[in-house]
Amino acid sequence: MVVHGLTKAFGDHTAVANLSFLVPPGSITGFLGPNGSGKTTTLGMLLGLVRPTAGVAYIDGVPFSQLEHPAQVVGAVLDARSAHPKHTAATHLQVYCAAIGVPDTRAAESLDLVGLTPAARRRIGEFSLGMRQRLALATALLGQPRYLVLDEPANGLDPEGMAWLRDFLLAYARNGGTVLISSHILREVEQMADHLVIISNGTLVAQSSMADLRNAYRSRVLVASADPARLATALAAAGHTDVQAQPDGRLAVVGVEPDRIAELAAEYEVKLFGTSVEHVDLEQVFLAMTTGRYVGTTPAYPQGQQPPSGYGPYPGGPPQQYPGTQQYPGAHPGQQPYAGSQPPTGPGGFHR
Ligand SMILES: Nc1ncnc2c1ncn2[C@@H]1O[C@H](COP(=O)(O)OP(=O)(O)OP(=O)(O)O)[C@@H](O)[C@H]1O
Repeated sequence: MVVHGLTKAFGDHTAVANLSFLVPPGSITGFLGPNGSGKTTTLGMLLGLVRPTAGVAYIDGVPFSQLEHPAQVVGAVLDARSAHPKHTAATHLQVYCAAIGVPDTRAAESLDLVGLTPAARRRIGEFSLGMRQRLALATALLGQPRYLVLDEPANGLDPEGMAWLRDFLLAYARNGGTVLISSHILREVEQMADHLVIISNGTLVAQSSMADLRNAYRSRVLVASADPARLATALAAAGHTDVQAQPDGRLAVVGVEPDRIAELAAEYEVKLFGTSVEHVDLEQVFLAMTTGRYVGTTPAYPQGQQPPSGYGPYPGGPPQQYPGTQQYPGAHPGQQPYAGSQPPTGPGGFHR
């Protein structure tokens, strides 16, 4: 699936502006943005339900309207509440089987796939929102599509339902399927997505593989020592060059366990005052990206892409520039957003 220059204006309000992104085949791509950022409108344009003001969207190389058997190419879950409340789950699916030209037997098979067989004869009006989400997914699966487009499918799912959906989509992608799943909560897709497209105010903020994002925002260890320069040398000699001097004199070290740092410090006779591990909360990163309040450099951008102005990875505000801040060779070009710092460890624990 490819979206290029997609734009949608409703009167004088531009809901989606010149949006371009790619959903890698075989991936589960999380389509993230705050409420009202234009996700549903974009998915509507991708699925031929909303006419773009400008731009194009392709599924399997062609616009949706040119797919010969659309239900056998792409299944969509857009509004789980749209099913008729008086219909039973089985009847609902049989109606759709007829509409898309697949055998009736697909209804029972799809119900089984989503674990709804016991509710086949129950009226949809009695279903919980979670059951409706499963039914909507069963409907999307009738044509055995290679692509799934899901708009906030986690709404109404309890944690067990979420875990089930995650496992289902992972298996679907493992079998060669491609998934585009929208959410306004990164945590909902974090454990299944291998690719992310993040929008805010209808424009692209970032697209990246999950691995690159995680790599760009790894946990780090802050080390207070008597001789930071010597400790940096010790680390570099051991091949650890992702080291940055902090304004307060500590070293920020990425990719090395505190115990190993302590070993190297001992070897080089550098006295340690304490270490603390800072973990990155990716949800914070996402919020920082989409609120646009933070300014800074971004390691999350794939090469060749420029971050939009106002974007930056500093949830705590723009990075402070201290005179004399020293950058060690091989260190990261910028700091990263760290949340949930653990208390310093070791004798004489170091405080900012
Ligand atoms: N048919 C419409 N007419 C006018 N404005 C619309 C229409 N559909 C969407 N919008 C507006 O476009 C913007 C984007 O809405 P959209 O539903 O695409 O966002 P979203 O990211 O899916 O949000 P949510 O998570 O709340 O569903 C919003 O400001 C919305 O009010």
